[in-house]
Amino acid sequence: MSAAFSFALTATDGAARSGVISTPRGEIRTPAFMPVGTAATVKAMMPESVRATGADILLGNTYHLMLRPTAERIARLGGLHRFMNWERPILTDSGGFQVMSLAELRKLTEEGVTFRSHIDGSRHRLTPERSMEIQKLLGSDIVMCFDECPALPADDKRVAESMRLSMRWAARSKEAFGDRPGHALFGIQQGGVTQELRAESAEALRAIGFDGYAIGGLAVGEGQEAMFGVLDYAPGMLPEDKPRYLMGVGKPDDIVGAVARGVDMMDCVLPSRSGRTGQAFTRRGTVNIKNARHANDPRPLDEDCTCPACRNYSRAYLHHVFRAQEIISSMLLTWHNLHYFQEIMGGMRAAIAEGRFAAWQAAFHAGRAEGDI
Ligand SMILES: CCCSCc1cc(N)cc2c(=O)[nH]c(N)nc12
Repeated sequence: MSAAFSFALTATDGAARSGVISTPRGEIRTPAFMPVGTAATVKAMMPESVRATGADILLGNTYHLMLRPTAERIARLGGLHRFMNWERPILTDSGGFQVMSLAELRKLTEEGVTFRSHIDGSRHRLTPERSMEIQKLLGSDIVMCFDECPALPADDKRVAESMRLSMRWAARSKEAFGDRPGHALFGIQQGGVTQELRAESAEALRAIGFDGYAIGGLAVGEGQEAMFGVLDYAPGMLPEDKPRYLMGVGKPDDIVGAVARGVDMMDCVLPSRSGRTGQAFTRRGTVNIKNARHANDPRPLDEDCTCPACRNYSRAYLHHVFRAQEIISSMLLTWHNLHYFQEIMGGMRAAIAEGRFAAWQAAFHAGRAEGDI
């Protein structure tokens, strides 16, 4: 365990990088995929199962936890790690993104955002200072700056104004975060799909100085081609010696393409959310287990997968329990998807370390069908 927060790059292969983030609560191997535990749980998973998939870190959400059970209650009970029985690193998002996508009656000003809870309609306010306070109460190891992510479609003027507001909020976040050894504060680059705005945002964040840098404002409907277009230059605008975190991404091929372009960390609800809807990701493509063609199939989801779902259950069984809306359906498909996502990350870490990432990437794409299998 390290008393401080630090990042060590251990290998590069083209733009792809592998490394280790050291924190007082353990190490994070990069490139890393971070499961999302929105309301203090990775849905349908016990924490020990999340760890068994290979996850070194998981995510929490300021927005959801401030509304229920409140950050103050979690702090009184010993903090989020104790509360959810996960003693390894936790990264928490800052809440602004979720307010704009979930809350009602939102009002955005220079100060912050006021909104009504999507749960009970109660009124709340989030500012950079309040977001830092909440994430400190939660005990988060990696804290995200309070930012604004403009919804698409948005014209350049709106994107520029939003990015500059986020940069002012980043400075306030840094001021409010203070000096917290062993804890990290990450800035969030904004700027849409406009290179000049991305460059302006990166320069503003560098001038403030952060322990890590996120690429925000993507995975908001722009599509993979536009996202990769931004990732062809955005990671390189950020400090080379700090972790680069791409927020909200993504499907397996999104993740591989992002790592190929220099991203170190990613998160997405996709593997867990899709698991609950019956969609399994495999090295040969996706399996929609609710499809009737699986009703009599004795094979596992993926013959080459070592997860509990693939070792012990047939597609026929998974089809049955999904159709019957049995709770085990969500458990098994979520476990499989998170296991597969971590297997992709482990494969990329090894390939980068051994200088064979291009071959690994080609093999990854060669075996995959476009549609459902
Ligand atoms: C627990 C969820 C973390 S990622 C949420 C997210 C997802 C996406 N796609 C973009 C952003 C962004 O621009 N800013 C912030 N704070 N969060 C974002």
